[in-house]
Amino acid sequence: MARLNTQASVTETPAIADEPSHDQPDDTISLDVPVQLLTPENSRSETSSNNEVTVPEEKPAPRRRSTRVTRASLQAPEIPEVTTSHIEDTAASSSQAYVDSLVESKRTRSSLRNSIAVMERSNDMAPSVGDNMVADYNPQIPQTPCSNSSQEQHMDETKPSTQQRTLRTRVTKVLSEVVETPQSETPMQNDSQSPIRRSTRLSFVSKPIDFLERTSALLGKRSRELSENVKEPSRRSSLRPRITAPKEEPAASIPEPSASKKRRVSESDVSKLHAAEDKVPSEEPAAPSPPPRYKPKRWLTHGLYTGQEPSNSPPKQRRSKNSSKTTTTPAQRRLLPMPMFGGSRMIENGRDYVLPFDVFSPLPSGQPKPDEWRKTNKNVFVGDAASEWKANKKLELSTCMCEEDTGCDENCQNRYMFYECDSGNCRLGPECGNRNFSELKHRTKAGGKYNIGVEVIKTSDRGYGVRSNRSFEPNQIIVEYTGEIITQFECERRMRTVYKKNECYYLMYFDQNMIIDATRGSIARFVNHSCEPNCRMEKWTVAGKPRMALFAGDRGIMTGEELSYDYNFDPYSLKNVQQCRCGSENCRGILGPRPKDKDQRAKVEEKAQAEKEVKKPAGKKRKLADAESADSQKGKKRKILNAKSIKAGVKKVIAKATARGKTGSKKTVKSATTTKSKAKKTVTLPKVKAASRVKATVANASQSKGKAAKTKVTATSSSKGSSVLKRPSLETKKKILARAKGTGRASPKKSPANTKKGDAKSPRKPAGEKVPAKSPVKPRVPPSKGSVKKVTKSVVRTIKGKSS
Ligand SMILES: C[S@@+](CC[C@H](N)C(=O)[O-])C[C@H]1O[C@@H](n2cnc3c(N)ncnc32)[C@H](O)[C@@H]1O
Repeated sequence: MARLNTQASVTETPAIADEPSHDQPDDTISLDVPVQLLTPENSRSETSSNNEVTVPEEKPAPRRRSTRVTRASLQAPEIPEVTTSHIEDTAASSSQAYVDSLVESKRTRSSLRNSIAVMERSNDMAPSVGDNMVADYNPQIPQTPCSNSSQEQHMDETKPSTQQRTLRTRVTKVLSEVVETPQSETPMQNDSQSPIRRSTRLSFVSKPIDFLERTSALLGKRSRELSENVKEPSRRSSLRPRITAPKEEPAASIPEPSASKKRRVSESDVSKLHAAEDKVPSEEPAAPSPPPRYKPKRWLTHGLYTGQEPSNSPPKQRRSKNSSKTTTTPAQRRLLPMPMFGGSRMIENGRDYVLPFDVFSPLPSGQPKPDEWRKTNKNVFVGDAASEWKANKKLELSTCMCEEDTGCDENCQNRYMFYECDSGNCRLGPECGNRNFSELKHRTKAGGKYNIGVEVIKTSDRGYGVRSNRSFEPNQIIVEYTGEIITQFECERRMRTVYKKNECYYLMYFDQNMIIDATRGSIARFVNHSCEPNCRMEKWTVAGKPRMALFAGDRGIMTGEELSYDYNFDPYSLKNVQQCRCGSENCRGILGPRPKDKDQRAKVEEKAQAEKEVKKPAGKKRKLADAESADSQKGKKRKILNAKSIKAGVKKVIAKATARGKTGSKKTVKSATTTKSKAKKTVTLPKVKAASRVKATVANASQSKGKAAKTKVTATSSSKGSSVLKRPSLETKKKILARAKGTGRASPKKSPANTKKGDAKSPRKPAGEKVPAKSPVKPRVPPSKGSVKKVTKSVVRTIKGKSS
């Protein structure tokens, strides 16, 4: 509904009186809002009225023009000079008459006829300003757009009558608005019972009121004085609010409104309307017109470069909580760097800029999925494993001593021991940088390709593999290796029965002589071997329980890279030697370590060559070759060590290891010949080996500096494709050991049998668990439980004895 903002007009009136009207066309335009929005219907009448406004007699009322009046039209040359005094005089005289008549009509509560009579009278009295409209008013002429347009055609001939009609149209329009507005807000508006009856008489009644208001607006101060004297409703700044005041309006007195049609208005209605107007205090200050409700313009605070602060560091996630780093370096961005920053990083660090995985996908989606893969993302104890686990569970405790300013960096004792920090063993909280599994948990929970970060792919010659869907920082945790935790006995049983025809095994040493069988397990089981891997497998103790996970190597992982780690595979038997197809420059040729013995190496190479020829006949695909190879091996079942032979071998080895450990010479013990199988088996006995290592370490720590240094050098030089995690410096190690000795803490109690062969950087790295038994051969069979227990115990005792 359009508003009649009389107040605005009044305010502007002096300007009009002082200056020619064409000087302020814009003001006039902007303040005059008496009409409805332009519709196809009313636009025509609007046009006609606009044209008519240019008539000289209309000059004093430029504010009635709609916003569509142009400056040019206002400056039309035919407009005669009309002095402001003339305007005022004429307007005053006519409005005076109107005021009088209206007052009279109000006093007497005159009827509709009175109103009409007043109009006629005023018309006679004030012929010059918009007054002809009343004199010439002919209610017989329908005010339709058509009639208006037809009037336009004869405008030149019938100027006075046209003016009148125009003004009359306006008055009618305004009056209809005036009358309809309050109705729409009265309680009666929803009264569907009362039929809508409209009458054109309403406009006749309201005309004087409206005209008076207009006159008041035109005359400004003078009009106000007049109206004050007579207490006219012409002071109203707006028609709407007063008329809509529902308090005086009996619900039944006002008929239902109609948007399109006029309604019948009774005399009483009109008089009530006037009464309502009168009740409004006449001295009420005109409310300032409300500011236009534009939406405040908002300027973007974020732009293309937001969050792209140049930085040389790769984007980090939770691991960046390392306080020593966070305090010194600026906050890391979370988004990929802009190409220019990526460029600088590439120049400085030699690392390529990589697009997000969903932009650049090196392999098309829809990779063939492995058929028989039952997935589980948690370790599940099967059979006797759980009870055995509990029975043998060692109390493994470690508390880090890290300070907030350093955070749990590479010198963190927990990290060194492969213990994950948590609220129980670390006081740093989120500043701690040693919570890999916790980070992984969050990522897994968040879900999505990026957070999970890995997917299965089909390789050309190694079966399935795993590739990254995102980049990983160096040493960042990638995926956990989970599966069924089974006992040694169960493992053998499965090998003999369920997996006897399998080519791939997903078995890996875990902890306490247990084995993870990832046949039902996580995606990590598909990670292939490489002699130059980009990842490594590590066992950590998390909340007192061992867990294994794949970590990014030193170089980090780029999007789309195939993940691999060194199986450090023990073929167990020559016939189980598998040819390696990792394709790296330093490929050893077989899965597993290169045999040191020359003869054995020659045999292995021969075997690998033979396998190559059998498995890759010209023109034949690997699958077929594999099948053939499998056929050729039918009947030649792998020999699985029985308990007796294992025991015998283990006894031998333990005896050797104990002897060597005492002398402090060799730390690794290998090779056990089984009685039943004539083939020479290479049995790695990690626990025995680890025992020697721990012993040696303790011995070294307690000895002179030079010796310790020597140990370190030896260890470093013997590391091969090993852990990338920076391990504590020699001094830190000594400190830790000294602390352990001094306080008798349980922290270094982690099973010494877990130390990994060749992983000199991390002397406590569990060797047995790190070497996957996943292969088409039997898993490495550790010594029988009793023997291992004995060994472990003796080792622990040795440590304690030394330290005390
Ligand atoms: C744990 S599975 C890895 C997933 C396996 N590719 C699959 O399709 O399920 C280990 C087996 O993958 C194959 N493999 C892994 N790495 C290999 C490599 N570098 N060269 C040849 N074969 C490999 C071997 O058959 C091995 O026994």
